[in-house]
Amino acid sequence: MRKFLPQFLKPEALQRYMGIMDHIAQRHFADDWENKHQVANVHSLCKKYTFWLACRLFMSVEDPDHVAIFAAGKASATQDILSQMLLTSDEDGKFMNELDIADKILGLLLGGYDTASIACSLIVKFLAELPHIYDQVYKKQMEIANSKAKSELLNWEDIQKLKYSWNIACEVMRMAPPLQGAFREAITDFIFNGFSIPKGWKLYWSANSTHKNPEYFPEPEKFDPSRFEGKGPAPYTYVPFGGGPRMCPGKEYARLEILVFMHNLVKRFKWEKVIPSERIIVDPLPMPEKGLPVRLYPHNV
Ligand code: HEM
Repeated sequence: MRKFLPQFLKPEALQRYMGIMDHIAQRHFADDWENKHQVANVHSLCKKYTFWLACRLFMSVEDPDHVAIFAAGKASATQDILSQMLLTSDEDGKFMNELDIADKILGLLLGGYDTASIACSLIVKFLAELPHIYDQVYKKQMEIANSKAKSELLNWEDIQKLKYSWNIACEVMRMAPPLQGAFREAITDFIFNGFSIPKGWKLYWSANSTHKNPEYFPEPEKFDPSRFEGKGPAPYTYVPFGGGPRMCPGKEYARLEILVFMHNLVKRFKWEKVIPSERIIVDPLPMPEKGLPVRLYPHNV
């Protein structure tokens, strides 16, 4: 998985999917958000959005003819990530076998859609609670929206201009990391903070407590996106996507789908929480207890 995935998910490879992402986001908002006063479950809509994107971008499942195209050997290496896997050989000219490909595609579908949908839901929650931050995001997003013709889709250059929105997403994932941490096995004896850890022990690294360390994040409970300006946090102090050799290979893909979601949401609506004190539960991923119902206020555009 590790050897192959990064080449399918690197920025150069993802650039060509930008327009498709925006197109799907537009259809998602037209189907499930527009012309409504209220959305009963933001969290399940975010899941629907990230799953739709994953199905389209990883496998072109939207296209009813795609199986026939694969079967006839006419897939193009640029149409989706599955096609790239089928048509890309390694340096010795060897292709990936079908089981390997199925395993990787399933890994992508599962790894990709839950975490990113949580990030999207939590962004909706924080922006509802922080109107001054919402106003800044709206201003920046409208600069992009106003620079484009009505039917023009977002492109790679637009996304690079959304630095402020990405800082907001980063601060949301600092306060509430979608993946709280993961297990490791000690491969050698070592001492950590005065504790002796023997080889073979199972360890749990926690994004949540790492992100709340006041030494690196002063006033850790304060929502402060300026932490991500300039060089941003010191290495390994901010780890929503993990770190080191097993770091999430989907980070760039997630950045794009989250920014496309924010763009399409913020340019259409302002919103408020229906349950102001709704809690976030962790089971085992964080999510709004009641699904985050919101009242929508469309912008007059
Ligand atoms: C906001 C969204 C996401 C977050 C917060 C996130 C977080 C993480 C973290 C923390 C890990 C490392 C776990 C560890 O150290 O053991 C991980 C691994 C992984 N992620 Fe993500 N992820 C996100 C989105 C995605 C997306 C969109 C994809 C696919 C396109 C993806 C695919 C994977 C895969 C395949 C692994 C396993 C890598 C390995 O075991 O070597 N993730 N993710």
